[in-house]
Amino acid sequence: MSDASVNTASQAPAAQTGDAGFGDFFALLKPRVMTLVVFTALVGLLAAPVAVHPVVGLAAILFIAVGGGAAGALNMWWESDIDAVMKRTAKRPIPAGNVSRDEAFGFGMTLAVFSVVMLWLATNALAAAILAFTIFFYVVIYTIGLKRWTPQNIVIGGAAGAFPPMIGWAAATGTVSIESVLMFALIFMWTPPHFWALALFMRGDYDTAGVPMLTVTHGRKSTRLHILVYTVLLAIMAIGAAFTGIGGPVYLGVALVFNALFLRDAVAIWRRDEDQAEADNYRVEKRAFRLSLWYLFAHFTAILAEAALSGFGLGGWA
Ligand code: HEM
Ligand SMILES: CC(C)=CCC/C(C)=C/CC/C(C)=C/COP(=O)(O)OP(=O)(O)O
Repeated sequence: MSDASVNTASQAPAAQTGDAGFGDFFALLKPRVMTLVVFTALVGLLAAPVAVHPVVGLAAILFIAVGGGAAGALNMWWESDIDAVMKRTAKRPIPAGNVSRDEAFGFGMTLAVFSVVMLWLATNALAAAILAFTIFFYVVIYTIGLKRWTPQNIVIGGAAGAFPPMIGWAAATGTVSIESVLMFALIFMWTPPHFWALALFMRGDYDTAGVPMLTVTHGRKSTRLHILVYTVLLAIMAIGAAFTGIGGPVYLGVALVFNALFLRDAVAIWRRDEDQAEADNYRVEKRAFRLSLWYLFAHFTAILAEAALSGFGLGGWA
């Protein structure tokens, strides 16, 4: 933990067992972030070259969503101290005093075990094992291990968010293949620019909490360069994927448009200094963050479209 990092949950008002409502537990699942996680898992499942029965497919997506939510709850259990001092997160259920840390831990662990066991029963052991590993990776490796120690937290920890399409694909096929590795790589390369764009206009928060994000340890100028480098690497990968099993003409069109837009923003971010950014209230950085969400959504929609064009699901529904 860095020196400045807060180290207890004592800032959070203590919640009494039984105080929490449904909305508080729902919020522990990080539902907004999980929408995109679940969508990428769905694309992995549908694009796989094996027909999946609709009931099995829906069950698989539900259990992946529950597993993702469990990971979110366990992340909030561990991070209630830093959540309490950051403006963006101070109203989360634990720092708000609506849910106790013990309740969040019990809730998260129960859902984690439930989701893995149910995914196993509904599909296969490989999909369940990758889901279990993903939850472990996000909670233990990223949240508990890397986040408070190294500015590479996002680069390495981002792998957690990249697994869902691989879980979907494994649920359908029982295998890991080059296509699911490519989907993993797309999210893995996308995560750093997605996050650093946000960190540029939220730096104060991470400073306060003592979290060693790149903006805090290396400064904003260096973060701007990192965004550009990762966006260039991402563009090469994302456009290159058009010529693989997950690509095709529709995907290529989408990839060209969205990578051009993302690169334009990355170059603009790199060329700006802090005075310029402050003068327009981080307009370009905020636009790049919003664009990052559309970027990933568009690429996975295009992968789905290519699968549909080749007879739905290279496998699709049974
Ligand atoms: C280590 C990796 C990642 C980090 C550190 C990160 C960080 C963040 C942060 C701090 C926000 C701000 C909003 C909030 O508090 O909800 C956010 C928003 C968001 N992220 Fe990420 N993210 C990561 C990976 C991902 C992945 C893999 C996905 C989906 C595939 C994703 C999807 C989203 C979405 C959809 C939002 C918008 C949520 C909203 O509308 O409030 N993120 N991300
Ligand atoms: C299926 C499954 C288990 C999916 C998990 C997907 C996953 C790990 C997504 C990570 C995205 C995410 C919420 C990052 C937030 O980082 P943060 O925790 O540092 O952000 P915060 O400051 O908002 O807490």
